[in-house]
Amino acid sequence: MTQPLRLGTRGSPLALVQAHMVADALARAHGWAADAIAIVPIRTSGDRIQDRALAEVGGKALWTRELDRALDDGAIDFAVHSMKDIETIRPAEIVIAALLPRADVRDRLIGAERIADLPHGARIGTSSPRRAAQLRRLRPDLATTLFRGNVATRLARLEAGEAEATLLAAAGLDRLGHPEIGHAIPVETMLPAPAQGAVGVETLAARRELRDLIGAIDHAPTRACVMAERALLAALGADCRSPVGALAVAEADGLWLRAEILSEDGALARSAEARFPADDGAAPARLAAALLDSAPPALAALFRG
Ligand SMILES: NCc1[nH]cc(CCC(=O)O)c1CC(=O)O
Repeated sequence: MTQPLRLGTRGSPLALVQAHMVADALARAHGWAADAIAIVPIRTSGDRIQDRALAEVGGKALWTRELDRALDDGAIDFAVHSMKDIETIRPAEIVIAALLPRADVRDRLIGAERIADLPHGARIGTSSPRRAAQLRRLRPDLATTLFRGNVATRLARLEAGEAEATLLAAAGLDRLGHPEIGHAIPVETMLPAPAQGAVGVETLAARRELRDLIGAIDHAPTRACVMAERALLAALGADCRSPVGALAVAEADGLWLRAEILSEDGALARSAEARFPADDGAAPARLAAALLDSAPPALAALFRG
């Protein structure tokens, strides 16, 4: 190996940890020395815009545009992403060529042990429409206040008293070396975001040799689950800013997919689940259709729009 392989990533502390996890797995799989891979941090639009909810900014591809361009230009060979942050429909020339084994999929509550323990009217810092809707569904008295920025920023804002509690993904806290922070919420109480806890590696579809190299670290059960959750999201016409929870679990004889859609204020919600063979690629779309068909019309309209 003469030129190191270039691994593009966002520059946040979590993104860098995840890029190092990919680099380590790749080096181990192929028996390479650590200097066979170079990590290339790239600033994205999502990193620049800090003062507004991303849903308001409206533009898609906020976390991916600059990394996509670097792939297209050949400035990097691979791009590492938190799978829950990338758009449901990716550019045709880009493939998700590997997924690391998924981490803890749950959200953790920081500031109280359980949602039921939060004081009446407590302010919850979050920028996630899903978390806000799920919280208000359980506790309509709660207020949500916009929290953005990386994990450390959000914890600092909580510490500064800008909210009584916040919610963060267990996967991010664990990877940043904070397994002790917060209290995991059971998925039965709060269904996670589609693809939460999964790290993916993209490359150009046309680069066969790169796809084969990275394919060596692909974790098949994680791929099956994450792709089912993303297919459901696509069939709902939703994206990573929609109030949608989805979780697939690999079982002995197939996948178990649970899904939930909500109105922004949590007043309307519907959930559904299905078990199907892992190779039934149409099953997630069928579950999405069943979910919309059984939802109150006012809720379904938010998605069918
Ligand atoms: N939206 C930001 C984001 N993207 C991925 C993670 C955590 C890691 C993961 O879910 O894989 C986080 C932070 C959070 O939601 O707490």
